[in-house]
Parts: sequence; structure tokens; C-alpha cells
Amino acid sequence: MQHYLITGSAGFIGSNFIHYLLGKYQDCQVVNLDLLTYAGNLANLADIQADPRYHFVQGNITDQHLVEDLIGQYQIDVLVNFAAESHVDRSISGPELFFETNTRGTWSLLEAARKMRVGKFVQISTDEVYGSLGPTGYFSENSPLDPSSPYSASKAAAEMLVLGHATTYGMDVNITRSSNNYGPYQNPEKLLPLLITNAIEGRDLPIYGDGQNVRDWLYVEDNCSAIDQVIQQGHSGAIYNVSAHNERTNNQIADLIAERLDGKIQYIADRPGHDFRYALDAGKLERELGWQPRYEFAEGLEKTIQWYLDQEDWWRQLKG
Ligand SMILES: Cc1cn([C@H]2C[C@H](O)[C@@H](COP(=O)(O)OP(=O)(O)O[C@H]3O[C@H](C)C(=O)[C@H](O)[C@H]3O)O2)c(=O)[nH]c1=O
Repeated sequence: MQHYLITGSAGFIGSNFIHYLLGKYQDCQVVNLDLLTYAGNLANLADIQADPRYHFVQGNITDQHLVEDLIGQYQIDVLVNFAAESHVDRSISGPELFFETNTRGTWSLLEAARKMRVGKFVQISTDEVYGSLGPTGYFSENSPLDPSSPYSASKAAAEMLVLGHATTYGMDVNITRSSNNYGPYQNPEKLLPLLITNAIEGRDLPIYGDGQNVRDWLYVEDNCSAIDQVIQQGHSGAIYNVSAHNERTNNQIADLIAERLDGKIQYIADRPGHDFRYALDAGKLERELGWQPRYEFAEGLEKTIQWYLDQEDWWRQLKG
């Protein structure tokens, strides 16, 4: 039986991952450590709060003593770090918190995991650590890191700390770098849920600059299956890109949503330092671990739109 400490699991990808784990493994214990910032929402986990395999603790990943206590108390063998400030626009207006949570926080977790001899440490990272691509080509795990924003720089720095602990202390670590996730429970500050919910509300769909920027979209459940596979089979020290090869311009995304929900696009000022294109080569994950995404983009998008249509109470509270 595996005992997981999963940080930041009241957020988007973390809460989806807990649902995935509890659905797949009858025999596991899951501790969710989450600070409950604006991005954490226990409503995401309401359906499992009484599950005896699940335990929630409110706290900060920078609190190393708390993390050490939890590791000891729950005999944790796998620590998965989802906890992060994740919104690029917020990192531009308030960068310090991104350093504190994403970089300092990862440091505290690593130190706690090292001292308490956790078996496996998995760092959830992002394709944004590579920076921006031109119109062609793909990032592989060997591409140089060239982050553009305080957010991506804080995540790249965190990765270096993880690798340093692996090399120096022999810790068993993995890093996953996924492309843009979408699906249920994503905060409507992010592009896809923002456009969907704005369209439902009859508001314009804001697109930065000329809308030609490209993102590589991954249905969140596919990211969860990839992370699970990395935990179970990932080679010690390895980094894995995670992508379903669904590149779309922001204009294409906005057009699809505008058409489906009768919305109107409005072009607005561009994001400073806006990366032009992300596109990942996920061949290593596919070849070494046999991972494949399950969802085509059209199916994932329709499921996502339907979820937001069905869950108005959930997102209206967040949009305030
Ligand atoms: C909020 C917003 C965004 N955009 C554009 C900016 C990007 O080109 C694209 C997606 O933006 P979003 O902020 O949703 O996501 P990214 O900046 O690509 O970053 C996201 O995906 C990576 C992998 C992470 O690691 C980040 O944590 C996650 O936030 O839409 C607009 O055109 N209008 C808007 O109102």
C-alpha cells in the first residue's frame, strides 16, 4: 500500500489527481497538504472528504517542520508537489510570492523529504521552463531552460533544487513538465475556463495581442495518468515531458468557444514577455513508460464546456 503526501491538491491539477488515485487504487492513503489560497477550493474534493483513505491538512509547504511531522505521522513513501502559484499574469504583477511558494516551498519539501527519507519525490513542473518556441520545432527534455516570466523562472529554479538533491543526496526524484492543462475544476482566471464562463455570462472573450500565440493542450485526466505512471515506473532522476500534441492558436480556441456558446471575441493589450509558442516532444514518456493520452482535443473540450455549464455555482463563487 502506498502512502502519498500530495501538496496543493485543493487546486486544479492536484484535485483531479487525488480523484484519479482514489479511483484507481483501492489500497492507498492520501494526505493533502494545501494552504487554501485563492486557488485552493475544498469544494473540489467534497465528494471524497469522508473517504477513510483521504486526509486533509491546511498548511504551507514552506513550513518544513509541519511537512516532516506529516511524513512521520502518515509514513509517507511518495511526495508529489503540485503546490504552486501558477498564473503567469499574477507573477508579473506580484513576483515575490512566486519565488516564496514555488522555489522556497520546493526547497522546504526537499529538505523534509531528505531528512525523513521519503522514497520518491515527484516535482510537477511545466513546459514554460523552456521559454518560447518559434513557429516550428519541439522541446525535448534536453532542450535548454530559458524561462521568460517570474512564474516560469521560479519553477525552473525549483527544478534545479530537485536535481541538486538527487545528485548530492541520492534522492529518488522525478520531474514532469506538462503542457497547458484543461478540464474540470480549473480556476476561471486561466484562458479556457475564462472564455467558457465569459461566454456563458454573455461577456466578451478577451484575447491578448493578435491571438496567434500557440499552446499545446492536455486534458487534465491525461496528465494525471502520466504522473501516476511516472510515480510507478519512472527511472530515478528522470524528467518527462507530458503532451497530447494538441497545438492550437489562442484564436482557434476562442473561435471554437465563441461558436459553441455564442460568444464574442475582444482583442486586448498583450501580456508582457508573452511566450509565442509551446510544443512538447513527449516521446520519452511514450517510449520508456508506454504512456498514451486518452482524449482527443474535441472530446476533452466538449467535456470541459459541459462541466462548466453544469457547475455554475462552483465558478460563479470564484469569479465573484
Ligand atoms: C488569461 C488569458 C490568457 N490569454 C492567453 C495567454 C496564453 O497565450 C494563453 C493561455 O494563457 P493562460 O494564462 O491560461 O496559461 P499560460 O500562460 O499558457 O500558462 C498555463 O500553462 C502552463 C503550462 C503553466 O505552467 C501555467 O501554470 C498555466 O497557467 O492564452 C489570453 O489571450 N487572454 C486571457 O485573458
